[in-house]
Amino acid sequence: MNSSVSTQRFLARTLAAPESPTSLTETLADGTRLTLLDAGVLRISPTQPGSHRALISCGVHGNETAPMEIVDQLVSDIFNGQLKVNNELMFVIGNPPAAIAEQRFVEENLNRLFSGKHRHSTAKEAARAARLEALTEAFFLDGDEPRLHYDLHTAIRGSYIEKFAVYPYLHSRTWSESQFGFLEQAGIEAVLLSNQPSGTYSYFSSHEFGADAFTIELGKVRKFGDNDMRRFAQMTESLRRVVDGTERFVARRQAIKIFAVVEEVIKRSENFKLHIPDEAKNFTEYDAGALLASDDDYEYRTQRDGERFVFPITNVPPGQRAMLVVAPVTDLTELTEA
Ligand SMILES: O=C(O)CCC(=O)N[C@@H](CCC(=O)O)C(=O)O
Ligand SMILES: [Zn+2]
Repeated sequence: MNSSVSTQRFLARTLAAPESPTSLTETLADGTRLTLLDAGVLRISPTQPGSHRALISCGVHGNETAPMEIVDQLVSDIFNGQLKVNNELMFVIGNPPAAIAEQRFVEENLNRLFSGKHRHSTAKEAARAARLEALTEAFFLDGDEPRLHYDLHTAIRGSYIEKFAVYPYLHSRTWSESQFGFLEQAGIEAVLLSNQPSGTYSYFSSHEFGADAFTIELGKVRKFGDNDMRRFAQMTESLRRVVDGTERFVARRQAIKIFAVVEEVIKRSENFKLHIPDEAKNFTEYDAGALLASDDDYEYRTQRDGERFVFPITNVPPGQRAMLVVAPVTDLTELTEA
């Protein structure tokens, strides 16, 4: 493929050459430099450093198309001069071969292979996870601006809360009120506070580089061309402000709901069962005592009224996440003092 980056849309170019490690550089009229570092990895550098260094990723799951269409439009607007770049950026389309196959993944869930977990896998996605880790490290270590990572996803099931974010486990760090504010004005209705490390891309950026990093769920999985992009206008506008440096990151107005992850349900064996209806939506609420999941020597019953499930999935290998259970948090100090 010898066309320059600007002569083909980022997404089309990536899907046309999903595994070709390419390195192309192009400079826009205002001096902004664009470098294609690998299939689906585009670094964009303004002539002057900005207020933040932002990684915006999508397509970590190949069937989650709306986030890829959002990123494709952002990159296209940058190329054609409709969106000025004032922050150091890297755009990532995570799993191009899976996007071409219109599957969540080809051999293994890419979003469980970060933070070195790829070393224990021989799947195609393992090499991609290692490559994305290396490119992400180079990106974040190449400057000292505050680091951001928004990893854009869509969810398999319908949801009583359509747009929500997963806040990776922070260990000893505290949650950012200004990031709650950013997510709130971007149309995100809830944040799930993770309670343990994970192999996700957002946890990797958060834990390894101290980035304000989130997995952001924007709606439901749909095929390319079936997304109503008006539903993503608020998030798209917020990302445009991250790109052009006009985002102000102010504290939330308390509209965004906060949930704590109280249980990460792990599939232990092929006898694992979810005791929820196939069509039940994310954030379905239960009273205490409800049986949600069972396995050989395990069962999860809700511990208190108001618990809800998120991301239920049975067709995962033993040892992987099969569901999150969350509980509403009214006062964050409840958690910090716990
Ligand atoms: O809808 C589902 O079941 C999964 C949607 C999805 O891909 N969610 C992410 C969440 C990652 C995180 O917990 O930060 C995933 O499962 O990888
Ligand atoms: Zn996903």
